[in-house]
Formats: sequence, C-alpha cells, structure tokens
Amino acid sequence: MGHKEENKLAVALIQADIEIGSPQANKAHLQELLEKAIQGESKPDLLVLPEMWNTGYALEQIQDIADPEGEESRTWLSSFAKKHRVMIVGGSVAVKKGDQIFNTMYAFDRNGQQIGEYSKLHLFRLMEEEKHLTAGEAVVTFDLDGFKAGASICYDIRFPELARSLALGGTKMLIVPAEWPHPRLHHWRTLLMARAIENQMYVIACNRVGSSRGTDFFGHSLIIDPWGEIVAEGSESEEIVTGLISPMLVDEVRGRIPVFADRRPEMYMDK
Ligand SMILES: O=C(O)CCC(=O)C(=O)O
Repeated sequence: MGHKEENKLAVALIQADIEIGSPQANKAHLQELLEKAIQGESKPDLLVLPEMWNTGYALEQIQDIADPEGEESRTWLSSFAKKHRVMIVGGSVAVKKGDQIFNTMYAFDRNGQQIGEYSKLHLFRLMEEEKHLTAGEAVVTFDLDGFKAGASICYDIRFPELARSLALGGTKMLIVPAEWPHPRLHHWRTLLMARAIENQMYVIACNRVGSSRGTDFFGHSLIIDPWGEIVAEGSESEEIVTGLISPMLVDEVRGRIPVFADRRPEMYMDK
C-alpha cells in the first residue's frame, strides 16, 4: 500500500487564518499554504485543513456563498492531491445541496480520488448552527494508505459516542478540523486528549487561527498519539504543524491495555 519507511506517515496540519465570507480569498490563501507545506524538507503524506475554510462562520450569508454541491472545493482539492501525490482531508466546507447547507469534509487519496465525504453530525447551538445548517446523517471512515481514519468536525469531539463508535469500527486515527475559539482552550486540549487515550487512537486536529467578529481562534492544532502523548502542537499564529505518526502503535497500545476486550456493553445505560 505504499507505506513509508517504518510505516510512518508524515502529517501536515494547515493551521490557517480564514477570512469570513470570502471563499475565493480563502482558497487562494490556502493554495499558498498547501504549496508551502509540500515544499518542506520531508514531503507530507497527509495534509489536513481547518473547518469551514471557504466561508468561515458567515452563517447569515451562507445560502449565497456556500459551494454548490462542493464542486469547486472538490475539484481544487482533488487536483492538488493528484498533482502532488499527497492525501488530503480537506477540513470542511460549507456546501449547498438544494436549499440545505451542510458542513462537509471531503477526503482524497494520492490519485485525487475522493475517498470520503462526512457532514458534521452535531450542530453547535452556541453559534446557532442548527438554524442555518443541516446535520449529517452518517458516521464516516476512509482509508489513508491502508489505515482506517474516522471523521469528526469540531463540536463533534464533545460526543465521546462518535469517537468510540469509530474506534469500535476499526478506526486508528480520528481527524478533526475545527474553528474552536477562546476561551475554551482547556476543553479543546482535554477533549482531544481524552478521545485519544480512551480510544487508543491517533487524534489529528487542525484548528484555525485569527479573529472574526470578536471571536478569537487559538490554533493549538494537535497530533496526539494513542498513548496520549503530544506528537506536535501548534502555536496561536498561522503555521504548518507537522508530525510523524505510526498507526502500528495503535495495535501496540491496544494490546498493552486491552480496553476494548474489557468493555461491558451489556451494562451500559445507552440503549
Ligand atoms: O464546542 C465548542 O466549544 C466549540 C465548537 C465549535 O466552535 C464548532 O463546532 O464550530
């Protein structure tokens, strides 16, 4: 399956600033950052973008500026992936389908083939997402160079059920694009850490930076290994956060503390 030496994958998180309500400016800016990411010393295998990078949280204009069927975003991401033989999890984009708007992640393999589409399951009421967006209806995984990855967007990480069901389905890495703001840095780091430790999987989380309409986004993109160790963490400024992951470590950690074998699903009050 073309695994790199020692089965490691080089991951680059595009911790970008996003201009609210300006899809074209954002695409042009991200193009520059993606070019920069692949020119680094070791070329990444996987690029990850932040949440809603096309529009930001311009919810009152979203009907006018969301990408119809995700067509433009998908064409762009797919051709970048193919040209540079790199996998991309394209953060998420505001997508218009009929008169509904979704917050949707698209994933591409090294041939530019789309291998995943996931729309945010849990809409964030604090920002009135539910008034403007339609929730996704599916839990989604895709294959990244032979390793199963699971999709999750921002607020989704507050729902351990989603990450757990992905882990039970064989996911080895949880990919989390976000626009997570101050003052909830503590929640962001702790929830991501918990999802990694309890599910014994990698958590790969790309948050935006910058400010929009009085909200400050803190970056702190994170790559956390299945033992809960931080492989890489971003600052609060725009940057490309890189780290090497070794999905084989997931099996090792799961073998060491056999949490999945020790579960008592028949006892849990979630029926
Ligand atoms: O849950 C949070 O605190 C932040 C979530 C969020 O900003 C989002 O889902 O867009």
